[in-house]
Amino acid sequence: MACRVQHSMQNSFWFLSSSRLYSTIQSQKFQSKNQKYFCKKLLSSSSFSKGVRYCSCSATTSYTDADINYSNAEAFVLTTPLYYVNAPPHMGSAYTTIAADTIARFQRLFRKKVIFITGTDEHGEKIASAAGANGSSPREHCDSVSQAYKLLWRDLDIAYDKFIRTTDTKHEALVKEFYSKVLANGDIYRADYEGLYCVNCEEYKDEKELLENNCCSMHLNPCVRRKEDNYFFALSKYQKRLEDTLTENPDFVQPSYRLNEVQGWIKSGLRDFSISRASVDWGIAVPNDDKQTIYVWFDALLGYISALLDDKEKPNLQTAISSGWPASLHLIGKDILRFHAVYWPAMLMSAGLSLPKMVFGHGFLTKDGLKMGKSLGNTLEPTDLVHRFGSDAVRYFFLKEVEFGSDGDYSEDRFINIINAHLANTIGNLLNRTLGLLKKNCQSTLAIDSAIAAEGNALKDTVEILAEKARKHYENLELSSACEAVLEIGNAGNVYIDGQAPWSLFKQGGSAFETAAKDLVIVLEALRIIAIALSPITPSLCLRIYTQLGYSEDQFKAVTWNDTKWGGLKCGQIMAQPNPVFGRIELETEAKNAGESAKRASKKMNKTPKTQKAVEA
Ligand SMILES: Nc1ncnc2c1ncn2[C@@H]1O[C@H](COP(=O)(O)OP(=O)(O)OP(=O)(O)O)[C@@H](O)[C@H]1O
Ligand SMILES: [Zn+2]
Repeated sequence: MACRVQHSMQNSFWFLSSSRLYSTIQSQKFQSKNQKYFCKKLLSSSSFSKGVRYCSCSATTSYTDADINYSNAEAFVLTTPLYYVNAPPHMGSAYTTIAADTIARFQRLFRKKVIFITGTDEHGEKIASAAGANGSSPREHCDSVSQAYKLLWRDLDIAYDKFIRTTDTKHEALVKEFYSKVLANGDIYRADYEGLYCVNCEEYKDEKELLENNCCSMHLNPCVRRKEDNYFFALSKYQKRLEDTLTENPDFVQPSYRLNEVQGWIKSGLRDFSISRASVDWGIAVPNDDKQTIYVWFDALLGYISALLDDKEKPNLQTAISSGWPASLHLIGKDILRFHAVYWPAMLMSAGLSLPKMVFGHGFLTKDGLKMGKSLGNTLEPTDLVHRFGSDAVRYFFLKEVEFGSDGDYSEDRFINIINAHLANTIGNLLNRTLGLLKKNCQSTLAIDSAIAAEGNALKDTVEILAEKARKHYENLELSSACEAVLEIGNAGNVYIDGQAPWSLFKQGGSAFETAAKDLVIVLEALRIIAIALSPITPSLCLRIYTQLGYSEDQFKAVTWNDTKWGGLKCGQIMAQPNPVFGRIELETEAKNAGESAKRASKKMNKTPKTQKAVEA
């Protein structure tokens, strides 16, 4: 993917209240047998096909070239939520998608077939009223907001494979077929219902869960009392099966502490829920009753399956299922855990379809302690951040600073400090000064193979251990720790070069000169490994590092995780001219640029949409 964003970015303010220590949870996570089973399950559905010996919880397991099976047999299918188009995307929507893209890129490094699904959820009352408020038709409104998501994903280097819109014809066909299957199974009936409804959640609420004045605890708006004659899904019939499923597969819900919450909901008794609306026109008509439309959640969840269909294929469940279902991983925010871990499995059981292998509910990006969201309007604008700091900075910051699973608050000061310290200094500057020395003393050419240069060298061992650590963290979805492990390689490289001081060895000449030339090769090899190991998180930056090391873009695209092994750089390889790969964010320049960039960003959002192909490139 070509680099589109400038890296001499400037500054901003956010900050993260680091919450629970995810690493503690993760170490507990791997103590139980069941959880080992889970790792086996996830890995066998992902990068490896040989089962538990690759499980990243067996800390002593290391793997060799021959162990890796670059199998294409089973796809790794992962999904983000289909974002509700009541308003344009914000940093919260971007957060899930960046994490999913990172996981997809990591899986692709094992030459696994990956199907990364994202998209937009476009039906329902809230969409109809958002369109009305804009003076546009629901269709026009959906087209425009859905396009804003695609543009943002392009800006953030999100390489999705499928983008599903719930207004796509193929989706509608599948929802109707699914509804008919559930009906045929005797799980849909008609009844009157009266309850308190939160339009922002698009959900009837249990009065016990509400705040004063019947306010929704997440959206803080009063719920409205509604009475309707609806079709209901017999969720209560699935209580026992759901309980058993979670007992048998405790890792179905991740992180593990979210499982208790889900089990609590189920234990408190599952109530049937209404799956149609008589008062909403903007939706898929209920088969055989066009006076009602299908409830937006019953419709949207099916998007994970309809996305698997190619546009040219006849839209039916069987074809879609055979194209990659069940999903390996649903990545969602904890706000929609109930829909994914209770409603969705029960719906799939009713239709006789397999359950996804895992649902991971991450935490919230918050503002003043409240979930950042479209309905509350307390959002951070990701396009603005990307224009000011570049996609790599945005991707790295949120994945590094928010433990995946926990909540995190944002500060622009923290953003600037982290990005300058980690990407500009530890990694960017290490590369730049090493290449500068190589140019001055060795005509930018490597004097020795990196494998020979590092014989008996402790840095080589450190780098290999850290790269392996990063791999395990990626597999466990510990994305912040994966960043940390790669950053440690950079730190070790800096300590090494400072300790060896090749600049003075070069001046001494003779064997000292040779040692210095060797040291540069060693440090550049460490940087090559960084460029691969960090590529799922900062793909554009890593491409720039790789090309500075004398490789082509095609060579970068062809790397696999296996290339993180020491020894890639060979004698005679010519490095590119040193050119900073990541400029420091300077506060004064940034202050000037911030306003300009915000204008540019808002203009861009209003531009005529590019073709689908361009957006997906
Ligand atoms: N503050 C946030 N932090 C982390 N993820 C978020 C945040 N807000 C939204 N998301 C992501 O978007 C999903 C919800 O999508 P949705 O389109 O409903 O956005 P929303 O902004 O939460 O909407 P609303 O504010 O109307 O509830 C979450 O499950 C999560 O994946
Ligand atoms: Zn609500």
